[in-house]
Amino acid sequence: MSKFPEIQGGGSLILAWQIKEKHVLVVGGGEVAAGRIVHALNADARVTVVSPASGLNEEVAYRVAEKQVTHVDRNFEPSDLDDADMVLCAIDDPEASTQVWKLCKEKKIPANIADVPPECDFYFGSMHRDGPLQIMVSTNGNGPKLASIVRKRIAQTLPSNMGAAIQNVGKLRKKLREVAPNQEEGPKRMKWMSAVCESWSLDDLVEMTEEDMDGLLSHYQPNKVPALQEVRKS
Ligand SMILES: C[C@@]1(CC(=O)O)C2=NC(=C\c3[nH]c(c(CCC(=O)O)c3CC(=O)O)Cc3[nH]c(c(CC(=O)O)c3CCC(=O)O)/C=C3\N/C(=C\2)[C@@H](CCC(=O)O)[C@]3(C)CC(=O)O)/[C@H]1CCC(=O)O
Ligand SMILES: NC(=O)c1ccc[n+]([C@@H]2O[C@H](COP(=O)([O-])OP(=O)(O)OC[C@H]3O[C@@H](n4cnc5c(N)ncnc54)[C@H](O)[C@@H]3O)[C@@H](O)[C@H]2O)c1
Repeated sequence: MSKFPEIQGGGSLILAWQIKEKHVLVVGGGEVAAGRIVHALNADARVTVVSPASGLNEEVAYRVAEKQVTHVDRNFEPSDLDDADMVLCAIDDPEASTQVWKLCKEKKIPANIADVPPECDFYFGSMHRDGPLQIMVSTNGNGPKLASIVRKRIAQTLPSNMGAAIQNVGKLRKKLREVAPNQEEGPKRMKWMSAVCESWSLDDLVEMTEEDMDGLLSHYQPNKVPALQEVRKS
């Protein structure tokens, strides 16, 4: 047995794709497209939906009316790909969707053709979201319904304040980089930040005010991690 991690092929490379302000083309305006649009908008993408207006479901029509997405009122045309950084196709026409897939491959645009695994550069997964926290469950094509069951089970075990705690830690890290901006400080900064996360409870992290953060940060130079109560006393 080697001391290094064993390789288990057959998985996916799960990443947190930074699609902010990039252009996502959604082909189709039905129920599946509605879900794809929510995922893309939650990641701050610019979204264009191409589908005849008569085919839009209530949710997609709402996104169009609210101007959350740009709508092109017709069937897909190859020129729709000209400005696309990613394509999400969810239409009830297998021939048209295979054409979308082939064109995307010619143009090297990453694409997901809903429910057609061989025509996907990436799969969607079942998503839990709580503020800055995202957890995606994938069964790698084996059982999407089970992915959703596993995701709900995981979410149940998480404290309700998890997202709020993470948000506060994000603020604290930003302030820390202002207090100790130097590159050489990196290792000390990281060790101190890890120690705060390990020694403070989630409730402490949620409760932490801006004032508490400044108080806590005054202990960074001497490299101490006092408890929240101590920060408030001093
Ligand atoms: C996770 C989720 C995300 C999302 O789509 O947002 C998602 N499918 C969801 C639901 C769902 N999809 C289907 C059912 C019916 C029950 C069942 O089959 O289980 C249900 C359940 C329901 O509707 O509740 C039917 C289905 N799905 C695929 C095929 C084709 C095939 O398997 O060949 C067939 C038709 C099979 C047939 O004809 O029998 C394929 C894919 N579906 C994926 C993702 C990718 C793999 C993800 C993974 O393995 O983890 C992949 C490969 C490609 C992709 O589309 O990206 C979302 C749950 C979100 C949530 O609720 O949280
Ligand atoms: N809804 C589900 O839960 C589910 C489950 C399993 C599989 N699927 C599959 O996912 C795909 C989409 O499902 P849905 O429920 O969203 O379908 P839907 O029938 O609700 O919507 C289809 C959409 O595609 C649009 N469309 C059709 N041809 C088009 C074209 N050439 N260009 C642009 N738009 C076009 C229509 O206007 C409509 O908005 C289908 O292949 C379906 O079989 C869906």
